[in-house]
Order: sequence, then C-alpha cells, then structure tokens
Amino acid sequence: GRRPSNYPPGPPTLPLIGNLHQMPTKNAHLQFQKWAQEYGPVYSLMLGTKVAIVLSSDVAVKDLLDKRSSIYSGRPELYMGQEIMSGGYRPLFMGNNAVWKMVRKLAHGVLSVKVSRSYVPYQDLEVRAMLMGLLESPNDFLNHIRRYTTSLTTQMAFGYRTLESNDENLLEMFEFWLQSAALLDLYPIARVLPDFLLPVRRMGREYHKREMKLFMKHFINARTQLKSGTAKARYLEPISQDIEQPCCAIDLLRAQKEHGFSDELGCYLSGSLLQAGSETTAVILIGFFQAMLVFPDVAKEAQAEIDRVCGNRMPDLNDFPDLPYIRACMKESLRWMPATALGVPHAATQDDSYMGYHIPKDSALILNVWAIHNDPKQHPDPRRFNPARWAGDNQNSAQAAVNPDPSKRDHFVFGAGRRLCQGMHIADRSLFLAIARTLWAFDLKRQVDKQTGQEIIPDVDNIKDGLFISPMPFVADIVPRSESRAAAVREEWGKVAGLLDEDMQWKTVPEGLKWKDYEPLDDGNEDLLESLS
Ligand code: HEM
Repeated sequence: GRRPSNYPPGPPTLPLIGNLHQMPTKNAHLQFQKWAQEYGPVYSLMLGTKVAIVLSSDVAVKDLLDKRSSIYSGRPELYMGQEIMSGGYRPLFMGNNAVWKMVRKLAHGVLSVKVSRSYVPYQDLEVRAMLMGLLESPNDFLNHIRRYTTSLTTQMAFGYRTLESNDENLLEMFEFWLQSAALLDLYPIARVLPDFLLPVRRMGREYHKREMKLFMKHFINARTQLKSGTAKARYLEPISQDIEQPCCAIDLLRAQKEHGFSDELGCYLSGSLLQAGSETTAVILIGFFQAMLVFPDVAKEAQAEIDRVCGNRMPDLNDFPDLPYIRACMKESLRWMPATALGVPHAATQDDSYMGYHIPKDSALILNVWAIHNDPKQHPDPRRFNPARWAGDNQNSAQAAVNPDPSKRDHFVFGAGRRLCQGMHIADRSLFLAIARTLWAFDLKRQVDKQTGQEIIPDVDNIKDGLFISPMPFVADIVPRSESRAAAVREEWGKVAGLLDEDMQWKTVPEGLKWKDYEPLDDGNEDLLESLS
C-alpha cells in the first residue's frame, strides 16, 4: 500500500490500501487531470498491492508506450473483464502474448490502410441514410448517429446492416457492452482493482455466455453465406474488383483455414471490432454536434468552406484535401470529446526506469488523454472548440500518432505503441464524411424553450462517465439549410437505395462507385505504422 520512495510521486497513501480510497467514482478524468497538475507528467497510484503509473504528457507517452513498446504493450492482468466476462477471448484485453500477436495480424488483414478502403461504399451509404434520418426525425439525432456508426460496423464485421436504432441485435450488443461497464464500474482504473473488490464474478460469467452466443450466431451466419457462395472473401488474396460484401467475419473464416484458431476466438474478434468501432465513433460525433450548438461561429465557417468548395454538390471523400477546416473540425472533435478519456491501460512486462523513477513489472500504464488534450500550454483555452488551432496540420490520425516529434501529435484518442487502434483509418473517414455532409445539408441550432423563449445551450460539463465518456443527452434543432438541400438529401439517398434489396440489405457492392479516395497527405510515416501493427 505504501509508495516506495523510488516510485513516481503521487497522492499520499494509507497503509495496505494505498490510494484506493481516493479513487474517484465519477468524472475520473477530471481527478486524474488534477493529480497531473499536482504531481507532474508521470505519477503513480498505489492500488492495494498493485500500482498504476499515469502518463500525462505527450513526451512521456512517446518515450514509454511508443519508444519502449516492446515492454509496454501488455494489459493489466487478473482482469475480470477478460478472464471472466470474455473467456479470455477479447482481443482488446489480451496480454502481450502469442495469441494477441496473431490476432493483431489478423486484424491488420481486415483493417489495414489498403483494406479499409474497400469499406468506403458502406460509409458512403450509411452517412446518406443518417442524413435521411436527420431530415425525417431530427429530434432523434442521437439515435441516427448511433445507428450510422453501428450499421457501418455490423456491415464490416458481420456483413449485415443495422436498420433501426432500436434493432434487436444492436440493443443486445450494446446492452452487453454497457452492462460490462456497469458490472465492472468500468473506468480504466477499475480494471486494475483486485478481484475481491469486484464481487460480480457469477454475473460476469453469465454475461460471457450470452455474448458468446450472440457473436457466434453472426459468425456462423457468415460461414453459411460463404459456403453457399453468396459471399466472397479477399483475405490472403490481392484486392480485386470482384469483391462482394467485404466483411471481417468472412475474411477471418478464410484465415481460420490457414491459422487454425477456434470459432470462439474468431467470433470474438469480429464481435469486438463491432464494439470497438461503433460507440466510440458515435461519441466523437455526438461531441461534434454539441460543439456546433455551443460554438455556432465554427459551424458557419465550416459551412462557408463547404459551399466554396462543393456548392450544391454533396461532399465526398475526394474533397478531403480541399476541406482543411472540416479536417480541423474533425481533429478538434477528437481532442475536445475524446471518448476514451483515460485510454485503455497498458501494462509493463518487465521492470524499467524513467526520469529516475522505478517502474515495476506488471504496473498498469494509464494514458491520461484528457489531461494531455486539455493542457493549456499545448492547446490554449482548451475547452473552447476551436478548429483554427489545427491550421497547417495536414496529418491524418495515423500519421500524427507515429510522428517522431511528440508535440506534433494532434490527439491521443487512439492509444499508443503496439496497441494503437487499428481502426483509425476507418474512423477518420467515418468522421470526416459525417461532419462534412451534415454541415452541407443542415443547420445545427439551439432549441428554443417554448415557455421562456430562451435558447437552450447544452451544458458541456455534463459528461456521462463509464467505459467511454460522452456528452449527456441534449436537445438540438436540426433543420435543412434550404428546401433544395432537403431535396438533395432525398435525391442522394435515392441514388443508392437501389443497391439494397427489399430487406434493405446490400444486393452487391455498388458498381460504378469508384473512389479516387484520398491518399495520405504526408506519406512518410506509413511504414512506421505498419511496423507498430
Ligand atoms: C473514433 C473511434 C475509435 C476510438 C475512439 C477507438 C479507440 C481505441 C483505443 C483507445 C484503443 C486501445 C489503444 C491502446 O491500448 O493504447 C483501440 C484499439 C483498437 N481498436 Fe479502436 N477506436 C475507434 C475506432 C475503431 C474502429 C472503427 C475499429 C475497427 C472496426 C477499431 C478497432 C480497434 C482494434 C482492432 C484495436 C486493437 C486492440 C489491441 O491491440 O489491443 N477501432 N481503439
């Protein structure tokens, strides 16, 4: 419990329990930020017999998680969420071992820079569907955002679209994910708590059984499609034009033949892609919508840029190089409402020392994303949503993440080192398309309170805690910018609606939808990234 004198500093400890009694039960990110201000960029928390090292500067993250990634890429052990609730199968929580390395390779096979381009038609169609939703039931905007990111990921992971925000599978999938958060009281620090503080083992096991059943159902379904010839896979083959319905489960089924892993692992890999990709992306977008209500000048400037570049034509990914302010809005959204405010903890797999401090083997390393994003030295007036701070930064998230100069990294949302998010390329595109098209079609306005006549401004400090932070639900008035824009939204949907069958599922991947697609604007870092993967 007591902090050895050669450990990084931290709040005073009590015998046996160390700092456990000081662990915040809500808004953990704010307390972690406060401690960073008090104890510096590398501090420690004593959690009973365990220790967590909190990294709160870009330099510390680069020095340890990136540069020494060979020893900082584990995950904290004895983690309820993995052993009990995931049967050891959840890739995100696997330690630095042979299975994880294989999984990481498999994930690379379905998420790499190249392969992620094949999902663009899905992103395109789902954003159009989101715009239709915003047109037809604007008050449900939070659901339309969630449906968009979820449908994209169910399509990528298992090959089916999610049509409604109250879709049964979606709800079940979310229930599991959120329940796990509730069960574990999951902000990252809870993951390093000793088991005796988590008296929910039995419930956890139940949860795992049900989740496995759900993932397996979709996985087996993909196999049936593969066998019946209604799906083709691309894994281990060059990307060709005759891909139909690219989806991870099908690629993994092909890979399974070569690598011989179990169905359980395969379905969890697909399933966890789904969980890794949907709510996270939604939170960033919800933050963006909120920011537009609070900082209306930003929306105006963004719309001016879109009008200048695209006019009446709906923006697409080919506009990426020509819409620097929209790209900056995306970066700022990632900084301002980072979803993973305290990252996903890494673990040290051997003893180390840094800045004269001892870092013991098995300590958890917490990436203090919130504190870094809100450091006024790096980002003056940090709670102001100000895309102008990114002027001249042409890196995408992946490039910035591996920039050798840590001060040039834009945001830390996607983690670090060998654990870096493999879905970044997909996430960047999802965000860019949704932001550009929403602002092209709609004004995001404050609702006016009918009784008082006052505009309702969302409270930006009212943040929902948990596995991911997100803005508390808020109201907005979302209106088409003009009659003709409303008509254009319908027309744009009409152009793709014919690609779907009567169940609103893809008939085939759209023909003629040939994307030039954006190439990275600086291409020096790609190799580095691949080497981290
Ligand atoms: C804005 C959206 C997203 C956010 C905020 C996000 C966040 C994260 C974070 C924080 C990590 C762990 C990094 C670390 O340990 O240092 C991660 C890992 C990962 N994410 Fe994402 N992610 C997003 C989108 C996606 C998407 C769309 C996919 C795939 C469809 C995806 C797949 C993965 C995978 C495969 C890993 C690696 C797990 C591991 O090696 O432990 N993510 N992501």
